[in-house]
Amino acid sequence: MEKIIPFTINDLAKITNHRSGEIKFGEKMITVPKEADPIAFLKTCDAKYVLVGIPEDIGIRANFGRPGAASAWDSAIKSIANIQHNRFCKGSQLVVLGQLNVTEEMKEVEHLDFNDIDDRSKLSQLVEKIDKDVSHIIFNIIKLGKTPIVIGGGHNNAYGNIKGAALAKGKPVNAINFDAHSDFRILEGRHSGNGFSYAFEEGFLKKYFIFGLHENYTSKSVLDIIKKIEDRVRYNTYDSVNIRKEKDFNQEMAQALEFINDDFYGIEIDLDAIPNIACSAMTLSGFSVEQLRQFISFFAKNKNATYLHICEGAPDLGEDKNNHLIGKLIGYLITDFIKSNNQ
Ligand SMILES: N=CN[C@@H](CCC(=O)O)C(=O)O
Repeated sequence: MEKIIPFTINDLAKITNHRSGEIKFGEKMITVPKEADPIAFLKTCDAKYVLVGIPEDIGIRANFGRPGAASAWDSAIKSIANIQHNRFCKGSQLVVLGQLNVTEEMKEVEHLDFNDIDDRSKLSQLVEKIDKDVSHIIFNIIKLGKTPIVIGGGHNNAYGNIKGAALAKGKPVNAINFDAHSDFRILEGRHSGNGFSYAFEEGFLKKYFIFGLHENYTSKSVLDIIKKIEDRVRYNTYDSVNIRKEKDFNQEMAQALEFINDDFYGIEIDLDAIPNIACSAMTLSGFSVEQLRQFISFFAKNKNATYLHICEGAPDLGEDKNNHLIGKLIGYLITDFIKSNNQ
């Protein structure tokens, strides 16, 4: 866990807006004490959920996307600290472990150009480096019997989550992905568009369901590849559920669960599936925030739910006056997950 910058009790105090008569998450969430070893501390800790930030957008840069997702962690933790601790959800169920230290890597990519073939290869190599750190951290958290809640970052980090979960469980795991894109693109060097195909190819991902693909943004070649492996990779499209109404949202969730529920699974949420959320592949058409909250609540309920990853939100790409909203949304999603998972 050397690559984690711990979130201290002082950090938490600084971002918690105290009000008399109220108790905020920031007053109740657990932090790792200064001199303590994170793994040893987590072992002794009752809280089940471990919050980790990955403030990077290198995978997005390596995918010719718009950087900005590195800012989601800061925005999210500020919102989470100010959620009310009450009978519905308790801050003490969460350990704020901290954020992955990607300072050097983020500095290195500042002047890299996707259009330069050498730079592109450097970007992919840095993504691989981050993959190793992410999988190591996720492995340790799950091995301790805890549930990671990961705030990205780019969707490239699905790879590290899946690998870490598979290594901790000692077998490949499944994943459900709420996303406009498959992220099952060719193995051309790591980036945010191929986290799942790499995890599948390397034997860490067993079964994969993509919920709400956007038909306009899924290539024929990806659809052809998935068709050949439909015993292990399935999807529905946003267009078929919400536009043409050929499929029912709730029935689709039930079918997707049946597909992945034969084993442990990760819940992957790409915020680019939601209209008007500032992110690299921002859209005006997609499932509503309420549908996403119902989705998380539904999939978190099952004992096979192994981790939650929320990614691609980019407050830095949003309007200055309302750049707290992505963090606030992430706060809702995390409490939906905990409320449902903890029953
Ligand atoms: N994680 C996002 N992946 C998408 C991005 C699409 C875009 O930038 O337009 C993908 O590679 O397909």
